[in-house]
Amino acid sequence: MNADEHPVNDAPAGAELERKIYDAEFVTDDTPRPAPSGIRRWTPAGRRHTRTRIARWLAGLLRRAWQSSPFVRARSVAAYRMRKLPMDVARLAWFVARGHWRWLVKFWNWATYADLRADARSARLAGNTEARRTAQELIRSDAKARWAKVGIAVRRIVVAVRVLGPVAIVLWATDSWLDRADMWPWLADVYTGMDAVWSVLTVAGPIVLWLAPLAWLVAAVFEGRDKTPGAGWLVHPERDDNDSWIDERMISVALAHLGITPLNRFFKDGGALAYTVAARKDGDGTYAQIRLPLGVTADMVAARRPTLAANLGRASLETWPTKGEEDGLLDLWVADKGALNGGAGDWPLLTDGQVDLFDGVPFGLTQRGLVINAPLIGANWLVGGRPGQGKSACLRTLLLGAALDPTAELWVFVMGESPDFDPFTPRLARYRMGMDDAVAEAALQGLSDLLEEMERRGKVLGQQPGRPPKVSRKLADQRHLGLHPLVCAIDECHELFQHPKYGKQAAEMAIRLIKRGRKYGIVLLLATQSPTKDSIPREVTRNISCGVAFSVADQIANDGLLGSGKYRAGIRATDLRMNTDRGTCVAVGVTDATFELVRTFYVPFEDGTDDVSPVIARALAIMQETGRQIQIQTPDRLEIDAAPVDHLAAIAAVMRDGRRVRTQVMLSRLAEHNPAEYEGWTFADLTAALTEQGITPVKSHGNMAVRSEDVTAKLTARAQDTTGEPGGESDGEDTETRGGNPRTSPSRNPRSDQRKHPSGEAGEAHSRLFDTPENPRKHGVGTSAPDPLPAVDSPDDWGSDDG
Ligand SMILES: Nc1ncnc2c1ncn2[C@@H]1O[C@H](COP(=O)(O)OP(=O)(O)OP(=O)(O)O)[C@@H](O)[C@H]1O
Repeated sequence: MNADEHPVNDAPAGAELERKIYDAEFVTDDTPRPAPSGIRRWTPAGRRHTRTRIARWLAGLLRRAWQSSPFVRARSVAAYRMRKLPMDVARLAWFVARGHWRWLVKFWNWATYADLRADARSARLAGNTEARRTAQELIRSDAKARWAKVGIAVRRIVVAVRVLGPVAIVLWATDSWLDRADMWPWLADVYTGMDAVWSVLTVAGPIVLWLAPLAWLVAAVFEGRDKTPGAGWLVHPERDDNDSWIDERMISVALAHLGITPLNRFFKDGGALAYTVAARKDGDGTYAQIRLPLGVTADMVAARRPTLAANLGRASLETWPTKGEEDGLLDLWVADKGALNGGAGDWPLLTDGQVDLFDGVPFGLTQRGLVINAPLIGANWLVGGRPGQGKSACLRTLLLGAALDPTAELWVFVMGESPDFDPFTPRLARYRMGMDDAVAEAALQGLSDLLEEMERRGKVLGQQPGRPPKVSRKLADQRHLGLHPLVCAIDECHELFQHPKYGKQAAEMAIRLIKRGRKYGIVLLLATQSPTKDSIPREVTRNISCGVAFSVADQIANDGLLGSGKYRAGIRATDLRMNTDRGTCVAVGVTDATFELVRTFYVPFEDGTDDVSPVIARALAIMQETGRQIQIQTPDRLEIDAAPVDHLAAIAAVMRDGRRVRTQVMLSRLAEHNPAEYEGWTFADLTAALTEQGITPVKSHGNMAVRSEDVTAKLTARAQDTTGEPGGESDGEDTETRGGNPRTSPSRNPRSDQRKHPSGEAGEAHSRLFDTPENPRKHGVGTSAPDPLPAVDSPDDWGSDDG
């Protein structure tokens, strides 16, 4: 109790007790409760309590802010800078000194024409009188111009002093003799204005005088700075964040230590690289574009990729220096550390969705993390790489996408014992797998049928209104036309192209399909372990539109898959590590970019996991919904003329009525005449072929040449041998139907694959899929049939037997 009035017991003894009122209040430690009336009473204890709570809250807030990452970072930067302060001061002093030195050097160069003198000196050493004279004349004329400029400046100063001097004297005299009040008002205003200017000058002058040395120092520091862009060292104390941090300065430093002489010289002379695109975040990495200095090309940088990667603290695979639009432009993409290790994730169509092949098939993720919709229509693919790196899986993904387009017809030939495509069986119109000759034969038959189909489609397209140049979705949807997408995949295709009996023809047909089939919705997907020039025809690699290289061993394999010159330009699948980078490939032609580093989607079919079959089941359901059916095709046995190319006939054809043809000219004519056979032939090959035919080249005007009479004599002798008659005229039966040699006359011969099938049924039987009564595919096109395709390419593509 806190009583401030007198207690009852204080009354004197015997005094009458009188009533008193006590004023008191109870004080406890409890929080004061609000007054019931709603009027808040602030007691001192309550105030203390509130203050304590606010103080605690503020302390918590400050502690949290202090420990928050921006503050921690700012503190660490500040602490770091404090520690580095002596070093920074020394550094700035060094910059000031170096800046003055550079100014001095610049002034000296300017004053003495050092650059022009150096030019003149080197011209004299090189004995180039013209260049020396030009440099000397330039020095003379420039010196003249320079002195002329000085003269003009001096004259202007003199004129200004002459004009302004008397005016200033008159103004001063007037102001001294006359009171301002007695002046004309305008003159008084002039003086007032001048006074104002003068007061500004008296205030600003000292400030400028103080600031000028500071500005001078800053300018000297700027001039003497390290001439590498960016100021990363100010804000990135340690390179602890180099996992993802790449800036222009780091790139410049990395480039400066590549050991490329002109680049080293450039940096030594204080040069600063020009960044046409400053380093910026691009997907899972950093992209920059750099204009390289004189004497340096992007290829030179690409050739030192491992060093560049090491300088940037990355793996080679994460560092992509490639040629930009010009040789002197370097495109550099550097992946965030470890960003490429993760797979591409689930295939987007794994559980749901349908495909329109004209829009492409989800295939993988680019280095920038974007999904690639791989083009299939209008494209042909060559997929390659070392064993077990993901080729078949990639082919499978493309085919799975195609399977989800109900209009697509799929053929698969696997030239080896591999069950990779077994789950596709119910969705495939043709499927053969195995190592025996029968599979090679079936694949060749497939190619031959595709050529026929291409011919038919050419005809159909030509009959459509407006003669469309290629198959479109709209045309493909019209079932009666039979222009639906037709995708043929050949896994381990090198086995087919190297087949002793069928290889040559298969190569020839594949080349023609690749060159011409794209327009007609016919797509060829080839996969191989061995992309060398012996295993894959050069014309195939040259004309393929989408090249995909998983890890490959060398430059030859790299360029065989991606196109020649790619390795030199820095587009290298050789940097993909065997097994570690399984499923990652370098691809060209799949997007508009020069190349893509793709992490392909993987739909497993191994070790008891089968995600392929459910997709195929879905594909079949979609087909059923849309009323499409698959008819499994069982082609009859192939009757393909596997006869070797008739060199004598080809030689006769390229003589072109000439008396003699130089062997060199003959080689180029032969390559033109039948590129699949003769491109790449050397003089040794030609000599061997001539010798085989019993023809010896003769010397003519210092060059080796083939005589027309020799060739004609050999042809006549051969004809006599064939017919058993002198003069050797044909008995009316086409030589080819006897399995013999093609005609040597300049008339157009049919190609083997355009010849009649032995039975009309064979063609009918194996080409039923998606056929309609209105437009059945015709097989066994007559030898005399005119070229049915619109004349879109050179006729040589069709008739290499042409004379
Ligand atoms: N995109 C991918 N993501 C993850 N793993 C993959 C991927 N592609 C392939 N693999 C793995 O690599 C293994 C080999 O793949 P695949 O059979 O496609 O290789 P390949 O190059 O066709 O081999 P081969 O030349 O022997 O036929 C697969 O079983 C799978 O484990």
